[in-house]
Amino acid sequence: MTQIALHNINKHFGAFHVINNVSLTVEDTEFVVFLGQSGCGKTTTLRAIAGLETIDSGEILIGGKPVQDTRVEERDVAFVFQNFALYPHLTVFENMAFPLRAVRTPKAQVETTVRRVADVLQIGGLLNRRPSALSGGDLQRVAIGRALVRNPKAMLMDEPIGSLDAKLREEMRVELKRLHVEQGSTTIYVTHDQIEAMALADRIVVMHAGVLQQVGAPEDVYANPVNLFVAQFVGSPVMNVADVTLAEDAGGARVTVAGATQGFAFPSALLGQVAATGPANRPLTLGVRPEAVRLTLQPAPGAVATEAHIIEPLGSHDIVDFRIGDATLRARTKAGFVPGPGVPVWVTLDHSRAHLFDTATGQTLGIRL
Ligand SMILES: Nc1ncnc2c1ncn2[C@@H]1O[C@H](COP(=O)(O)OP(=O)(O)OP(=O)(O)O)[C@@H](O)[C@H]1O
Repeated sequence: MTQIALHNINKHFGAFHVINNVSLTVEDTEFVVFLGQSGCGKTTTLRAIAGLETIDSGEILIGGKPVQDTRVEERDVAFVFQNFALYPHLTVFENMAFPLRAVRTPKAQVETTVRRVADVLQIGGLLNRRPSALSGGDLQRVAIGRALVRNPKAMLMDEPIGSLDAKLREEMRVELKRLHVEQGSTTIYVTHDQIEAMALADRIVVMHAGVLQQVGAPEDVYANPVNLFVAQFVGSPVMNVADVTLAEDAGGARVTVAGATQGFAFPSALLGQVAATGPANRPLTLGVRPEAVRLTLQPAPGAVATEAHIIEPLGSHDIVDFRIGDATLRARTKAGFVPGPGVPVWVTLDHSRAHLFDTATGQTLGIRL
């Protein structure tokens, strides 16, 4: 059983607080992805777990044992980095065998282990080649294989497929997921690519400026972001956000985008729900994903009139961009639904998938209609 637990860990580089009181438990066999912008502290946190960085305070437990004062070798975790280095003069077999030979594993066991792991990674046919004769994806498999042969308690991966081209990244993503299903090692994976995070993770940990913002299943983080940072970081295309005002109108509620003359009709329950969270007239930000924005080509009850601006045809669907007041918003439509730019469209929102955030703090009001 390899649970990895972080209790209030902190780390500074000089005056810079790179890991800010981070607490997290990664369960045995779980695949957790640290997601955040470059410089938010993901790599430093991973390196601290591996033992490659010291921490200023807090506790790191691997398999229930405090390890923050132990050396890398004693932690028995394997890591794979983006710029992995294979030994160029050794064959794939010898590269993979290296960590086993380093701990004087008997020859027969080295042989069976390397072949078994190579089979899992589908590189059994490449064992006699040297790294220079491998494609990027195969090099990556070898690097992962080298980490796996020791049957480590946990795998730590830092952007392991970040240097591959888009198509290969997609293939390797599936491979990594399959590998995890088969091997079941507790895994922490670092990336700034939210699609990779959504695709791979049992749970995503969104980090910003050294602070954990939200921890949850990908679909939960996507559907219920706790703040504007998470809302805009997870999901592609990004969630629409716009400053809005809220008012009572004809027995319902009206949400009007700043600068717009027409507002969106909402159920009157919204007024009470907002009032229950604080002053109703404070600055609010509406958040709504493009798939929760509905366009029609004819006027519809409670719809806001505007016109299509830019249309991105993406094959299976289109992304249509339009202006309402001061905001540019986007809707996901069926392919070819809006015939061209400049066409009049009427906009309604799926209330159950609209979010309101406190503009000043960026926190969600947690309202569900
Ligand atoms: N040894 C160091 N000394 C000083 N500052 C450092 C050191 N290592 C990292 N930093 C700084 O700490 C911050 C966090 O770095 P970290 O590598 O953890 O971020 P990250 O989220 O993994 O980003 P990236 O995806 O770019 O690696 C960055 O601003 C970085 O410049």
